[in-house]
Amino acid sequence: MDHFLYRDGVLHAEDVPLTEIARSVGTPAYVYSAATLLRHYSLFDEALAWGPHLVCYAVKAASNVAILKLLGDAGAGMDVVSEGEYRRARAAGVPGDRIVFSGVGKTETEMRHVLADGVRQINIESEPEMRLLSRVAASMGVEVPVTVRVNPDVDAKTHAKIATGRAEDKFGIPIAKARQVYAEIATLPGLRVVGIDVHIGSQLVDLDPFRQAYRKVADLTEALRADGHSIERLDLGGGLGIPYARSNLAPPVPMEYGEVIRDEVGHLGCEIEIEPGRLIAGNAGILMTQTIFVKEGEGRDFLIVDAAMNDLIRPAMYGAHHDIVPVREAAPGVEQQPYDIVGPVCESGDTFAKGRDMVPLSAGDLIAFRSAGAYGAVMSSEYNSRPLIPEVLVQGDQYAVIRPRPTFDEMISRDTIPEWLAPA
Ligand SMILES: Cc1ncc(COP(=O)(O)O)c(C=O)c1O
Ligand SMILES: N[C@@H](CCCC[NH3+])C(=O)O
Repeated sequence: MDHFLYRDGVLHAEDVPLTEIARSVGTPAYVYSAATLLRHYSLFDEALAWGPHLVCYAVKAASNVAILKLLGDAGAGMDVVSEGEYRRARAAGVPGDRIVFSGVGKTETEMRHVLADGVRQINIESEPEMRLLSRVAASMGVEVPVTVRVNPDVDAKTHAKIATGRAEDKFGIPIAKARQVYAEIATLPGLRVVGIDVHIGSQLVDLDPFRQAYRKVADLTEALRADGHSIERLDLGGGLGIPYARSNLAPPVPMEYGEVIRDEVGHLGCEIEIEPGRLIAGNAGILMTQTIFVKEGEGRDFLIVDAAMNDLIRPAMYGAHHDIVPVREAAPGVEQQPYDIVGPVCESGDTFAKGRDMVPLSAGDLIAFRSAGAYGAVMSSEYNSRPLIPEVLVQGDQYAVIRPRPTFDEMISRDTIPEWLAPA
C-alpha cells in the first residue's frame, strides 16, 4: 500500500496534488511520502515483535538525510556500506549504536572513522578485512562487535545482477569456511564476535530462499556456540521484494517474512536484525516527469519525457518495469494507445518502456513512474550534463524540497581547470 492516490482527478502524494509540486518545484522530481516510509518501517517492526530486534534500514535504497531522520526518529537502525552513508545516518541524528556497517570493501580510513564515532557492529566480509579491522581496532584501543557475513550458496531466484548469496558472488565468506574464520577471530585483538550476518539478494518475491539461508544460519549458530563463540545477534539482511507492476501477483508481506524468521531462527534466543531497503522506500517514492514531445515514429509513437536514464537507471540497467501513470486521471472510457517512453539522453538504452499502453498524452502532460523511491535518486548521475533532479518529501498536506536541483553553475563550477592549462 502507498499514499499516492487519485483525488479529484489528480494524483496526490498524501494530501498534496502532484500538479502543485510540479508548479512550484518543476520537473523532473522525486516525490516521497513520509506516511508510506513510516508504515513500511512499522510493518517490519511489527513482524519481528515476537522477540528482541532492530530494523536497520538499508541506507543505499534512498539516502536523503531527511528520509533517514524520519526513519531514525521512528526508532529505525541503519545499515550502511560506506563512510558517506555512515555520515548521512549520523547527520540525521542516528546514534552510532544503531548503525551496522556492511560492505565488501571497507577501507582503513572508513574503519577508523566509524570506530571513532561509534558503531553497533561491523559485518566482516573477508579474511583480509578481518585482519585489517583487528589491527585498526587494536591500534585505537577499542574492541569492535563483529559478525561474519556468510555466503550460504542459496539461489535467491532474482535478477542475476542483484543476487548476492550464490557461491559465485563476491559477497561474504563461504559458509563451509565459517567455523575456521570464527576460530581465527577469537585469537585476534580488537574484535568481539556478537553474531552472524547473511544477505542473499534483493527483490526476492519468494520466501523459500530466505528459509533455506536462515536454516543454514541456524545450524551454523549451533555449531559456533558449540565451538565456544557467543552468538547473540543474527543479522538476516534485506531483500524482500515489492510489487513493481500492479498486475503482478503480490509478493509476500513483512508479516509472512517475520514468520519465516521466527520458524527458522526464533528458537535460538538471538536478537534479530534485518536490513530492508527496497520495501521501505520503493513504493514510498515516485518520479514525476513531463512530456516534452510526442513524436510519431515508424510504426510507433515516442513519448519523449524530461526524465532520463541518468535520473532513473533501473529500466536501462536491469530491464526493470515501473508502472507509469498520468498525473491527471483520464476521463472514463478514453481508449489507451501504445507508446515507447524515452528520455532525452543520447543512448538507445534511455528507454523506460516499449509499447506501453497509456491514455493519449500531449506535450506538457505530467506522468509519474511508480515504485521509484528505492534505487532511484541514489543511482542517478549527471550524464549528458543533466544536473541531479530535486527530491521532495510530503507529509500530510505539507511538502518540502529535501534536495534542491543544483544550478548549472553549481554543477559546472565543481570542475577546475589546472593552472598549467589556464591562459598566462
Ligand atoms: C548487505 C545488504 N543489506 C541490505 C540490502 C538491502 O536490500 P533490499 O533493498 O533489497 O531490501 C542490500 C542490497 O541488496 C545489501 O547488499
Ligand atoms: N540497485 C538495485 C538493487 C541492488 C540492491 C543493493 N544490494 C535495484 O535497483 O534493484
